[in-house]
Amino acid sequence: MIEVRQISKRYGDVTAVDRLTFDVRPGVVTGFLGPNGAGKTTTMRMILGLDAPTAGDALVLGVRYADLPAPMRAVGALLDAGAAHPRRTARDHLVCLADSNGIGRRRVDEVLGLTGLSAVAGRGAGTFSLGMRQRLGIAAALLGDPAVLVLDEPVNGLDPEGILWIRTLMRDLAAEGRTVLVSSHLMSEMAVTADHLVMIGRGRLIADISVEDVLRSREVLVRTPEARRFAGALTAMGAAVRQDGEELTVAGVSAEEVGRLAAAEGVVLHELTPRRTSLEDAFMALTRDGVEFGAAR
Ligand SMILES: Nc1ncnc2c1ncn2[C@@H]1O[C@H](COP(=O)(O)OP(=O)(O)OP(=O)(O)O)[C@@H](O)[C@H]1O
Repeated sequence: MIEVRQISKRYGDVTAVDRLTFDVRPGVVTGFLGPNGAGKTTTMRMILGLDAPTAGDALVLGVRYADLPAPMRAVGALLDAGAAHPRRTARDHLVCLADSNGIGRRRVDEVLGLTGLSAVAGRGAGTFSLGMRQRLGIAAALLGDPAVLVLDEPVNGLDPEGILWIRTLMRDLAAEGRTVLVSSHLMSEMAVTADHLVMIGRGRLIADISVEDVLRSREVLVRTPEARRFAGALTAMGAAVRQDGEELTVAGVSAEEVGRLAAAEGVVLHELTPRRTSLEDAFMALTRDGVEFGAAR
């Protein structure tokens, strides 16, 4: 469990984080979503005791990070994938971390296996690709078998196979009852990775909402030659349906539910398109502002 309470961080006249309050619960993947510069890294650094808040508090397992008796066993973090010394081997990097945190060396081999690095454990971290460095960063985060994981943009720069691997790993870790907070600036990525979303913009909370609620609030556009029959089936399922010829606009159920119903009813679909919600539109607008600001600079 992570509890963030009215936390703020100011750098001179820049307010990076502005009175944020949210909880991160165990057993689910929580996506921490915001455009570049929204304050995600700053918030995570405050949760991990690396930056002091200007105001407010962040608690991990009920206490401030600094008051955790064995921090590495409580929280694992991936903040900067380039953190390993380039000439040190992957195994030596993990052994140093394990030794200085009172963790047995057997666990080093376990995390190398978990992250698929066993075969390259004797290579210098400096020769690693970005994807291998991310895996090594995650191996270090898992070393203490922590109850809480904080991962800053772990899919950045990864190929599709690497992205799928991290997604599955995060889901498995959450299914084991751990608390998993993962940041991203991509709504599309978080919609498939996370169960819950904490969305911020310019340091402020925009939404604290389940992914299921976001997906359910999307209208779904359906085209089918059997529009009238399918509209009846959708209405019986509890959806609100508007019909215009072969086109149906469906509200109150997810695109997946519409697809499943079509399969069950044997209805041919020519199109099945979820539309962006007002929340997604608001997020896109924020991202666009950020891009324009960046370009102007
Ligand atoms: N050490 C610092 N000194 C001054 N300003 C900072 C510092 N760290 C962060 N900021 C500013 O705080 C704001 C939030 O930055 P932060 O890195 O937390 O955002 P982010 O959401 O993680 O973005 P990104 O996805 O680009 O990493 C930005 O305007 C940034 O320039």
